[in-house]
Amino acid sequence: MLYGSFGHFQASRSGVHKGGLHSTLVKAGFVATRISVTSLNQEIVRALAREGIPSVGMSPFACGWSTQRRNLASANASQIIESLHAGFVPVLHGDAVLDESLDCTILSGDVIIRHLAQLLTPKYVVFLTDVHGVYDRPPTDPNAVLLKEIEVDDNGGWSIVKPALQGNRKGVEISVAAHDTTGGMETKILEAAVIARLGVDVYITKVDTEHSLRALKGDVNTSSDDWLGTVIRAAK
Ligand SMILES: Nc1ncnc2c1ncn2[C@@H]1O[C@H](COP(=O)(O)OP(=O)(O)OP(=O)(O)O)[C@@H](O)[C@H]1O
Ligand SMILES: C=C(C)CCOP(=O)(O)O
Repeated sequence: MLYGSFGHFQASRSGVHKGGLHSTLVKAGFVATRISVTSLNQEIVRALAREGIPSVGMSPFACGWSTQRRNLASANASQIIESLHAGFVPVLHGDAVLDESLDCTILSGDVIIRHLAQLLTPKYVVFLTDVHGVYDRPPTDPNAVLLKEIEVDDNGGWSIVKPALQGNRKGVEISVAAHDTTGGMETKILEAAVIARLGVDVYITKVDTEHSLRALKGDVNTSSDDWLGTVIRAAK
């Protein structure tokens, strides 16, 4: 899912992700956040319709989804599943939702896709973002190395399979933008690891590139060097 910064500025400015709906500022931020993300959702549905793809926009908040300390508490997917059976492509988005402890928070699209993967066990999952994949350090650093393959074990521990990194370069360092309310690339990797443990390969790659088209078709071969992206999969 790629929503860029849609919703994040509105949410972070008023602190919607931290809760506190009794405050007029948070309430207004909640509304502004939803206007932003639902507007983008409508644009995406319209763009897909122009290409002849019958998609339907679905908002987690409007579907009654809610959280408990930011973890999904109620997330009935029957409307999504029925829409798929009826031949529609459901398009969801990260949303401002009600939270049982905090009053309200921001539910990330990365958490939503993990929940749907747990329910539907797809062949693979693709995350499209604004960089080529997961790097060993923030890609703003010219020495950052793109990690092509990461394996996740049964305990959730993970190791970098490709490329082979030397000594003190074996970890991943992540930075998160100040306006980001859902944890940025860190959340993406954590949720991708949960999906990979289901036996579902996850591809993280850059939107609007040949690499994204190949990932969307499931045409990814990590042994060839011409695909740019990160594959996260379960250890064999
Ligand atoms: N180690 C890292 N590897 C890859 N990207 C990183 C790393 N550290 C920080 N980043 C930053 O993470 C950003 C992508 O994460 P982000 O959560 O913004 O993804 P998105 O899917 O594009 O946006 P959104 O989730 O808001 O729709 C990149 O712009 C990149 O600069
Ligand atoms: C409402 C917002 C800010 C959506 C956030 O969702 P994400 O960018 O997918 O983590």
